[in-house]
Amino acid sequence: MKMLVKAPAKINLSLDVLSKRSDGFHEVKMVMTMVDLADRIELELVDDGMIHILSHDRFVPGDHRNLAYKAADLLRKRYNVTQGVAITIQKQIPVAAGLAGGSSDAAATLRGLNTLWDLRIPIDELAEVGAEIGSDVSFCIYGGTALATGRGEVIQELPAPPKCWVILAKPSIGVSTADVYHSFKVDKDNHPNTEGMVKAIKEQDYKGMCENLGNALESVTLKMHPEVAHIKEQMERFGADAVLMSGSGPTVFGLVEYESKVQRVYNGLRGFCDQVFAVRILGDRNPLA
Ligand SMILES: C[C@@](CO)(OP(=O)(O)O)[C@H](O)COP(=O)(O)OP(=O)(O)OC[C@H]1O[C@@H](n2ccc(N)nc2=O)[C@H](O)[C@@H]1O
Ligand SMILES: Nc1ncnc2c1ncn2[C@@H]1O[C@H](COP(=O)(O)OP(=O)(O)O)[C@@H](O)[C@H]1O
Repeated sequence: MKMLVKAPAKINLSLDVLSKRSDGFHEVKMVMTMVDLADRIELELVDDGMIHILSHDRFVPGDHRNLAYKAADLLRKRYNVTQGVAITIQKQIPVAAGLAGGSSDAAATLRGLNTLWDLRIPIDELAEVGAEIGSDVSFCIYGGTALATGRGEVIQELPAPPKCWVILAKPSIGVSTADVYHSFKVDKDNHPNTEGMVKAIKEQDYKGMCENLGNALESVTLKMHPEVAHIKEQMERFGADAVLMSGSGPTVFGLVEYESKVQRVYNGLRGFCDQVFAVRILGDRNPLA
């Protein structure tokens, strides 16, 4: 038996870091939303009782280090499943980009195997299982748009943001999330207005959403990789309405309200980055959520 599951990328419209916790993680307050750039995960039941990972992307681990492998392994152990699965990952989302590609692959694997192995795990429990794999996996289980707190795993649903285009530009460097958090120092002057972002989304206020874009991790990554600042400048120069780095980076995204402007920003960025995408925000939660 086979199943295809989509694993969309996320962007952080607001990312505040409140404090460092005693467990090594940071307390965050973020607004996250899914966009329609997605990996495709094919799950096929196999009789050898093993988990197989197949991917043509050279940056994606083909073994137990893959987050999709971890997802299948955790489900098997937690719910006493003996059946094996072959997981084929067709990557579209750039790797180590601040777009949660690996987390979304893990979440799609959990959702898909929940059906394929007929486990009937309620969605909130599936999100708790996901949190054991990574802080962003819970959000990816639900999809849509959410306010995420705790270390990122406490999810409150938000309505879909006002309609717009998102231009994603990924410079040819990968960024380690752990390195960025490690270099981050909590500073009273570095707190984006996450409440302002929530309000703008609830009121469907596109201008308010643009004004409240903010990411406390941006200054750390910009210091490590000045090319990210350069891409931000180019995105602004070519006419994006508002520009921000996603997550720990290095992907930069620009919001564009009118379709007539999308091609100009997209083409402008193609001159600076190999990986540029013009996508829409995915308003709704995943079908199972
Ligand atoms: C920064 C964000 C924003 O959405 O995304 P990415 O840039 O990774 O996409 C997330 O907070 C990343 O979540 P995720 O990538 O799942 O992180 P995890 O695997 O749980 O953690 C990787 C490492 O990052 C650090 N970490 C992560 C989350 C958190 N709230 N505080 C932390 O300090 C820890 O050092 C941890 O060992
Ligand atoms: N299915 C997967 N897809 C992408 N990367 C994965 C996957 N599984 C494990 N990884 C590892 O996770 C790291 C972070 O990747 P990714 O989730 O794409 O980035 P980010 O945490 O910046 O959103 C990569 O360096 C990669 O080695």
